[in-house]
Amino acid sequence: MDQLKRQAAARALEEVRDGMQLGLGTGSTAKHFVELLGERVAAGLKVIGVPTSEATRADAERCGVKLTTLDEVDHLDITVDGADEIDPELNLIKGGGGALLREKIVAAASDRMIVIADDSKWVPTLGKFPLPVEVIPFGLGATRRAIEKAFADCGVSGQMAVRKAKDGHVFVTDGGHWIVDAQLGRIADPASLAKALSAIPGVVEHGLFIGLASSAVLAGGEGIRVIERRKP
Ligand SMILES: O=C(CO)[C@H](O)[C@H](O)COP(=O)(O)O
Repeated sequence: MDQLKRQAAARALEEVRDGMQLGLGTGSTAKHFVELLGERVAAGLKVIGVPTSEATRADAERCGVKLTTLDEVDHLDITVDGADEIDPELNLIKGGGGALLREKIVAAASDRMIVIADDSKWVPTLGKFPLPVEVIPFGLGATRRAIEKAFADCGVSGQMAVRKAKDGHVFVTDGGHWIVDAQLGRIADPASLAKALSAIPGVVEHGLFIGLASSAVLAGGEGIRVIERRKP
């Protein structure tokens, strides 16, 4: 599996040109991309990156990739990031690693978002992977009730749980927020659900990435598939 992730990362790296400003994703697949990018930088490639998490910042620094912020550059050429699920419209569930907020800000500031994954992430319909919803701890009871109503309005339901870290304490995101993971099973209309969740005051962001990915690079036993998003 790890080999497939690295292959997908290597294929995405072929899109990177000298002088580009890059968004650097988070997770085990994105980490391969950062490492391979670091090798190209050591060989003379000139790029600058915006990391989507403190973990990726540390990886990029270790690999010698120069970093900047979205305050210092006015756009990014390409963001390369992983995903937890990818559907045929290239809608995504992201946030398994807890970095969905910065990932979405960075992807939205990019001309192109290339999603890299092993092909187990390819699904006919989103929802089997628990949907992460990043929330403000204050007023969580009210926010949870509003999320449940949004689910019901969009025809989905399922158990919700506040994410815990490995040490048993509540997982806190890089932005200081919490994550509620929702086991929905099947999300028939992810665009409507995304809109409904975005309208809830205590929700900072959610893991549905609608219309952001330009292409997906999927590595599987039979090779690499590159899928471009259909124009609306
Ligand atoms: O969204 C993410 C982090 O917030 C990751 O991209 C997603 O969880 C996939 O991770 P991995 O490449 O380790 O499977």
